[in-house]
Amino acid sequence: MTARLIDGKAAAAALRQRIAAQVARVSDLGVVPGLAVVLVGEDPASQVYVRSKERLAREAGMVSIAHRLPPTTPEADLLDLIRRLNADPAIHGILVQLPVPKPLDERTIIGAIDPAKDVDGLHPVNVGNLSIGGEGLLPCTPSGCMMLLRDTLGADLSGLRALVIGRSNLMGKPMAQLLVRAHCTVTVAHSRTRDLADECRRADILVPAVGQPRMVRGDWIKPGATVIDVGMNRLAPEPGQEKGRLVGDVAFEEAVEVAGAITPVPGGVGPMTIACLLDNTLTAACRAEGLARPAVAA
Ligand SMILES: NC(=O)C1=CN([C@@H]2O[C@H](COP(=O)(O)OP(=O)(O)OC[C@H]3O[C@@H](n4cnc5c(N)ncnc54)[C@H](OP(=O)(O)O)[C@@H]3O)[C@@H](O)[C@H]2O)C=CC1
Ligand SMILES: Nc1nc(=O)c2c([nH]1)NC[C@@H]1CN(c3ccc(C(=O)N[C@@H](CCC(=O)O)C(=O)O)cc3)C=[N+]21
Repeated sequence: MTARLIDGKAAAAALRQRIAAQVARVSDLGVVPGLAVVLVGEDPASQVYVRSKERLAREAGMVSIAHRLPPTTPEADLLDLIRRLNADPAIHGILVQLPVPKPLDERTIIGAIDPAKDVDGLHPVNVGNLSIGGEGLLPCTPSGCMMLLRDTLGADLSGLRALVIGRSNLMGKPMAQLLVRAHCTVTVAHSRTRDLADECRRADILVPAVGQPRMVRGDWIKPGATVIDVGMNRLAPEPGQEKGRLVGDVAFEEAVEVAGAITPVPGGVGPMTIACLLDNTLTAACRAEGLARPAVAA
C-alpha cells in the first residue's frame, strides 16, 4: 500500500487565498492588518523564514514590517522595540523569530508582547487560554497540523490514539493540547521515553516534532496511520551542491509504504505554519478593531 500524500503546500495556498479575500474586505472598512516580524541575529535559516513570512503577508494584502537587529542587541533595546510595537495601532501581530541569540531570555521577551498581538500564541496568557479552552491566539504550527489532520481524516477525530513526539513550548505541548481538545487519546513522547517504536506502533495519528532526521522508521508506524511530520532537518550538502536536502523526522520512503496518509518535507507542515501566522494576524486585527471576521466562500 502507498500512503496518500497530504499536500500542505496546496492547503496553505488555499488558506492564504481565503485570508487575502478577507483582508480585502476589512481593508475596505479601513483596517489593514499589520504584522511585525522581529529577527535578532543572522541565523541563515531564520533569515529565509522571515523573508518568506514578510512576502506572504504582503501577498495577502497585509502590511508587513521586519525589524532586523544585530546579534549583540541588548535585551533592553529589544524590549523597547516590543513596547513600541505593542503601542502601535497599525501593528496587530508581533512575532519574534526563535531561537533568540544568547544571552537574551526567550521568556522575558515573549512575556513582553501584548497577548492580543502575540500571533505565535506563545505568551503565557495565550498558553493558558489554550489549556482552558478560551479565546486566545493558537500557536501556528500546531494549528496547521490540526488543519491537515481534519482535511485528511474529517472534522471528527474523537477517540483516535495520537502520539506527539516532542514536548517543546513551540510545538509538542500545544499540539498535544489541541489533540486533547479534538477528543483524541493523546500520548506525549520525548527523549526519556522508554520504547518509542512501541509507542509509535499504537498511534492512529503520529506527530513527530523532534529535529532528528529520519528517526521514525517505517516499521514503527501502524499500518494506515496518519503521519504529520513536523521535523525540519537540513542534511549536509552533497558534493557539488550548495545546500543540503531538507528532510523530516520520518524516514519518508519507508513510511510511505505503511502509513495511510503522510505529509512530505518540504511541502507539508512548513507552508501551513506561515498561512496560520497570517490567519492569526487577521484574527488579531479584527478583534483589535471590533470587526467580525468576514465570511468568504471556502
Ligand atoms: N514545520 C514548521 O513549521 C516547524 C518545524 N519545526 C521543527 O520541528 C522540530 C522540533 O522543533 P522544536 O519543538 O522547536 O524543537 P525542540 O528542540 O525544542 O524540542 C525537541 C523535542 O524532541 C525531543 N527529543 C529529542 N530527541 C529525541 C529522541 N531521540 N527521541 C524522542 N524525543 C526526542 C526533546 O525531548 P526532551 O524534552 O526530553 O529534550 C524535545 O521535547 C525541529 O526539526 C524544528 O525545526 C519547529 C517549528 C515549526
Ligand atoms: N517565533 C517563531 N515562530 C515560528 O513559527 C518559528 C520560529 N519562531 N522559529 C523557527 C520555526 C520553524 N518554522 C518554519 C516555518 C516555515 C517553514 C517552511 O515554510 N518550510 C518549507 C520549506 C522551506 C525551505 O525550503 O527551506 C516547507 O516545509 O515546505 C519551515 C519552518 C517556524 N518557526
